[in-house]
Amino acid sequence: MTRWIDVSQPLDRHVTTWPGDTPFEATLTWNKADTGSVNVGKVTMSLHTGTHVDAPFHFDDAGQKIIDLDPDLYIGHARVIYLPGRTEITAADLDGFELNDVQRLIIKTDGWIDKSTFPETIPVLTPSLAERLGELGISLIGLDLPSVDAIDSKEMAAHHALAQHGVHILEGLVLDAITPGDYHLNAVPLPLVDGDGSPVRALLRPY
Ligand SMILES: N[C@@H](CC(=O)c1ccccc1NC=O)C(=O)O
Ligand SMILES: [Zn+2]
Ligand SMILES: [Zn+2]
Repeated sequence: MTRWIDVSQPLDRHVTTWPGDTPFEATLTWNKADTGSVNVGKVTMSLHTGTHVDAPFHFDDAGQKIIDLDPDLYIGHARVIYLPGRTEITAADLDGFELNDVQRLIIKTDGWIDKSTFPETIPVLTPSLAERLGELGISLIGLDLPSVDAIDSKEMAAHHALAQHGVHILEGLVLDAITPGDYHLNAVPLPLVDGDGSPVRALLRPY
């Protein structure tokens, strides 16, 4: 019996995509009835679909690609904190939390509850938060949101500020069943050599 809690969005035709981006499609290239031997599937999808990590190359042509990222970023202790009802999440929102021994921080914002529709507005992370995370030595931020910037952002200020302070990004988590506290996280990306992002199976287990 697994103690892991799945905090990923299921990947099927219901998963939402960024406006205008490639829809998710999974089909069988061959099926067992025809081949007599095997079913063989294929998927078409944006790498920023559902629960996924961003590589710095997503917003910086000179940035690291998925294969360059240390898997340890996505495996190990993570703390979940709850910051609902915000339009922005700032450094001041972390006041009162003891985060000195935290390397991976997950923020449950409740800013995207109905995952069957893509949100029009979401809470955004401010550059001040990125700086604070860097000072705390946090190297991964995870969120229940499809982006750390506004949906209509072209500057991608939060993505850039996080990268500048050494903080990597995990987006699209499903945290409905998760209460704040300490967990083991496992959310390793695929070995995509040129990936600007990667879908992940994100799992949490009480620490
Ligand atoms: N920042 C979002 C994705 C994103 O910005 C995006 C994804 C697909 C197509 C366009 C996008 N942004 C365009 O300005 C993410 O990291 O998943
Ligand atoms: Zn992304
Ligand atoms: Zn992103």
